[in-house]
Amino acid sequence: MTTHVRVVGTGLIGTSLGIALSNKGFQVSLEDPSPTAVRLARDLGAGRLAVEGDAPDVVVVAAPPDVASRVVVEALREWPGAVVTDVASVKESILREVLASGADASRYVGSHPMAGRERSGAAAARGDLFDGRAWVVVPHPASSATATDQVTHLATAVGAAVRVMPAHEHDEAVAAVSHVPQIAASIVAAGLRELPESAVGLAGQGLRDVTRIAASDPRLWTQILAGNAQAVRDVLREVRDQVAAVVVALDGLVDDGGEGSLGTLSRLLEAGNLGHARIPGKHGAAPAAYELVSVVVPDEPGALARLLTDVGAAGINLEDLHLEHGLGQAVGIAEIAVVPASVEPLRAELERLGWRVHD
Ligand SMILES: NC(=O)C1=CN([C@@H]2O[C@H](COP(=O)(O)OP(=O)(O)OC[C@H]3O[C@@H](n4cnc5c(N)ncnc54)[C@H](O)[C@@H]3O)[C@@H](O)[C@H]2O)C=CC1
Ligand SMILES: O=C(O)C(=O)Cc1ccc(O)cc1
Repeated sequence: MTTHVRVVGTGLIGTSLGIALSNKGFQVSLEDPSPTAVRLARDLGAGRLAVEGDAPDVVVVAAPPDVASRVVVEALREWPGAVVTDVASVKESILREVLASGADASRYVGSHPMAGRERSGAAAARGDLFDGRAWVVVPHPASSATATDQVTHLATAVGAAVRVMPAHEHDEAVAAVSHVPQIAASIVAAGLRELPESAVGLAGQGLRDVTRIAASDPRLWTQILAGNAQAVRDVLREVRDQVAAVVVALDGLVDDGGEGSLGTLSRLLEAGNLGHARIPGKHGAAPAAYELVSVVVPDEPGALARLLTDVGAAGINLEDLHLEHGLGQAVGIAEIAVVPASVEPLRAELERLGWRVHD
């Protein structure tokens, strides 16, 4: 029998999920207080509009965090036979409110796809958003095994890798891997506001990498941070202590030659290398150890295509590609990621063909 999934809240996540589930043959019905949002989701292939008398097997609440528990409770009461989950970025406060409501919480299991974008709304939805990403499933002592299984089934169907953990453990983990990174990106980006154009114009890929998520929706993120205040505060205190230690080291260099300062800086940067190396690849794979070959690409039609053809003709597998291109510059730098064994053969072949290659 086809599983009927009701998506309540058809923004970025709800619409992406609707598209992904529809592609997998689920029956998806859509609901949102915004008539425009729900029609756009329908038009993007996320499912059909909800109708009176629908009896979903599973309800996914993809509404903003501050209304999620209320919408979950309403769904538990409206559909006494349905499993209900939500996808909000915080879990413990929502679970607490659902339990306190007196609704049948045995059919509620929280969840959180660790996939998203820095844009909101149905228009930004992608059917492949969850592919290869972690999806946390958050049962609680009173939830049924059936509810956990149903939610796991949905997440797996859209290509995600399920991790089961209790709400408090989830909230502590995402404080470190998602919520504090958002604050860090916002702080760095906020510092750019008053910079002269001549300085902002020098921005390279590093700044773009560090600040991409600073473009995220402030209303959503205010709710996320408020919903996980304690865990975020604890991680941020650690960050504050680290920043303070760096400032002391730099004070030392500025004021008195700074004995020990270089050691402090170097230890921080090495610790960063170690932490960075732990970030898993897609599908939870071990971090890929690729090396970069940087090639100067003239700003002329077809130059990048020619480079990619030359890489392919050299028989070398291109694992990733970044193009660095400052405004008004006559050349860009293509950073080609390859396995370490391919670095030297690629460099030699590209140089033979006349490309300028850098470390
Ligand atoms: N944006 C992201 O990258 C991620 C977001 N999440 C979580 O997913 C949930 C949705 O986030 P987005 O899709 O990014 O937000 P969004 O702003 O794109 O969409 C939210 C949708 O919920 C609707 N909505 C508002 N009040 C509602 C209510 N009372 N009942 C039903 N729907 C209501 C809005 O009209 C809107 O269409 C949030 O709880 C967020 O924490 C989870 C993972 C990633
Ligand atoms: O844009 C990105 O890279 C994200 O990591 C988005 C994101 C935002 C909120 C979440 O709860 C989970 C993921």
